[in-house]
Amino acid sequence: MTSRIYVALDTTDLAQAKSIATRVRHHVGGIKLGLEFFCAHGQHGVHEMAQLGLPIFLDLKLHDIPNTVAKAVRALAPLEPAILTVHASGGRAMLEDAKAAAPLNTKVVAVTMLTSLDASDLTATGVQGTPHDQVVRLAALARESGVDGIVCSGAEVAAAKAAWPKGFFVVPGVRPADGHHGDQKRVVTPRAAVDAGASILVIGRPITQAEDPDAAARAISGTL
Ligand SMILES: O=C(O)c1cc(=O)[nH]c(=O)n1[C@@H]1O[C@H](COP(=O)(O)O)[C@@H](O)[C@H]1O
Repeated sequence: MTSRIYVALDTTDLAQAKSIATRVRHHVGGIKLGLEFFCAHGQHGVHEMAQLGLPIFLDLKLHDIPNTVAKAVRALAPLEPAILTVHASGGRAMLEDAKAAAPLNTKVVAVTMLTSLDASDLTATGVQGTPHDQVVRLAALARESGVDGIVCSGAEVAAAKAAWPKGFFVVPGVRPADGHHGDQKRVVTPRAAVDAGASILVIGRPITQAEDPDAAARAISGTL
């Protein structure tokens, strides 16, 4: 079975991104390129990485008025990413228009509440309720708007999936039991995320910052 792990290559160094992807390729199902990589290397960099033959998850977390997001998605269409992110809080029209503008084979997934935030951060942004409430609310909005799934933490994925059995659930903020959390606040282990219903896991630093990224990816795969 294809690995559920997408390795997050958060670097501005193209050679390093290629080197890590090449080393871990047999233990991951795809590679995730995000803002750091894309701001440095743009579409050219994505093309270069696509040559490795792994599915590409383009994580740009688009969030703007519907017209702007739809046009940005259309501008990205030649890259034909397997997965593309937008922010759920952009609202229903933005989500509908992003999905309509995306290539047929691209899964558009809506980021609900960043895994770097906790309950007090949510309150500070003026949102009522718990992280769980917020994720379930935004998951319903995403489902109604016709996108393919959501991004949430492993703590909410079971509830979100219960309400949307056919949804595609991306879980970042994943750490091995003894892993360093860094800036992530809503964290679960890879195994717990899969058991709770994650379709794929996004894992960056536990693999990319390891002394031996290949061994780290293999060890995490072994727990799934
Ligand atoms: O959309 C994402 O991928 C994402 C959403 C989220 O809520 N939290 C989150 O950490 N991410 C991304 O997942 C990756 C996590 O990286 P590590 O914390 O190094 O494993 C980063 O590339 C983040 O941009």
